[in-house]
Amino acid sequence: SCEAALSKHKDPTLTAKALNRSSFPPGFIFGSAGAAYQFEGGAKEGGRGPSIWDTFTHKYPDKITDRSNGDVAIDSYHRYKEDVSIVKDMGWDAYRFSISWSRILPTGMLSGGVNQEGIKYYNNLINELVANGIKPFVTIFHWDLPQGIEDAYGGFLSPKSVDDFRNYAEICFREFGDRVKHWITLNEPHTFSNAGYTSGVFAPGRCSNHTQCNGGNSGTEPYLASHHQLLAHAAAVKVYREKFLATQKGVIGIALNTGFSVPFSDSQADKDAASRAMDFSYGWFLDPLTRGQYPQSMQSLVGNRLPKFTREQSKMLTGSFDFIGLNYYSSSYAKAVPLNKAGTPSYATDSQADSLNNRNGVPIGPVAASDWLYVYPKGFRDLLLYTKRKYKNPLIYITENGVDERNDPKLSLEQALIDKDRIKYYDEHLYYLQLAIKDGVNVKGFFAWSLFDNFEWANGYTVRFGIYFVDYKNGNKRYPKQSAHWFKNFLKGKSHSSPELKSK
Ligand SMILES: OC[C@@H]1[C@@H](O)[C@H](O)[C@@H](O)c2nnnn21
Repeated sequence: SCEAALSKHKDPTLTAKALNRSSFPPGFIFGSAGAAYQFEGGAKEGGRGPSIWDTFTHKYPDKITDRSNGDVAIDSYHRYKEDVSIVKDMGWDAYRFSISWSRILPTGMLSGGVNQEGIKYYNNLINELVANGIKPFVTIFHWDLPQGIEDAYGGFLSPKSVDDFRNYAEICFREFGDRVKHWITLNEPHTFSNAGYTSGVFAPGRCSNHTQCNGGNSGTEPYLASHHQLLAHAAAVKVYREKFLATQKGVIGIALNTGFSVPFSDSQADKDAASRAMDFSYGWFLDPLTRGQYPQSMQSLVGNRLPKFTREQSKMLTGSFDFIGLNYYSSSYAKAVPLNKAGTPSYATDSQADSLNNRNGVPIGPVAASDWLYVYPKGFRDLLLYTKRKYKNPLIYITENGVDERNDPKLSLEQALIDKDRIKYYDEHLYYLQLAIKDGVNVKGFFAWSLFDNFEWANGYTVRFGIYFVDYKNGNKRYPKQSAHWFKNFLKGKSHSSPELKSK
């Protein structure tokens, strides 16, 4: 058995058994994921207004590795029927996608009018999914904030964003809620705040270093952006529960991301640093969602730069989810570092915990194409057990998990479809996921990121996360990689492992 084999090996991944759907509880949902700005294209079609990612990629092309953008992306705006047929053919139960806020409200605000062509596009996509027996999991906000909102009042830096997001979410519930029963308000508020306002490597590209960024303050703006995202999330959940739940009977949650922070050494200082690192990346959101307050470590280390919730807001936030979406890719070591009092305050250093990918020259795991993605499957189970213990075992959907390879133009199409490392990655992560479920973690679904290669934000098209290859040089034609065949067998309940895994 797996357990017996485990006892023999230090690293259980050496004995990761090839799994299949029957290794998971009955009714467990398997899906694949994407997002509007990364998939759709049609950036100026169908009445869509500009988002901050349209602005960011066109105004600062040097911030994107290959100076590319999502104007066309993989053209799902025109090819959604083909995409849905691929989802169906693979045997996924569900498909996670996001709605482009500026396709529904071109300026982001009700005052700018509702774009009926946008409503029509998403009705067509949702109807296509439902007609094929596939559950739509819909993300309302996946970073593509309408430029109109950014221009009007600085987007999520302002409390005005709360009302506009709630109004937008209410349109989504009213127009699509008869068929959409799984709602995700926000995708990764942590990444949006950190990459958008601490380092400035993502839209809207703000940070303290004004030679690299178009303004900003890495010590205050990340906290404001997260504060208003949390309030916007809670306002949307309140509207859903008050106006739509009784008739639509869906569930609503939020997708959070974090790695698991492994103490760099056995010292108490590094163990405490790992705990702070988890607070600053995960507790930043889960503490307000479960008890209406930011983590104590953040309150004491960030001080008056950390916004405060009113009593009313704390109440609205506490329990404002039916499930937690969790995006897991990678983990890192946490090492205690004393605060450099001379430095300008920044979210990046407030936790006094450095996040390191290797210890004494040994990486925590093999690195993928993205420089932040170190493969550490054990961290998946550790993070799930941490969540169970610390946050009272909430219902969880794994809303993203995946790995990338370089986009190597020298490869032939045939070579480009060979992705054994992705098969190994999924075999190992699904192995640890079913162990966590056996440990009693309340996980009900898993979404692979991503179904297709797509626009990977600041990396543009230079890395590929897809289970399906997209031939950017030939009309964005879709081709199944080896991992697509592996997953198809997995979903059909056949055990199928790539030869290397057996040879361990
Ligand atoms: O980087 C790969 C993917 C992105 O493409 C998704 O848009 C984002 O939700 C995410 N979070 N962590 N990893 N990812």
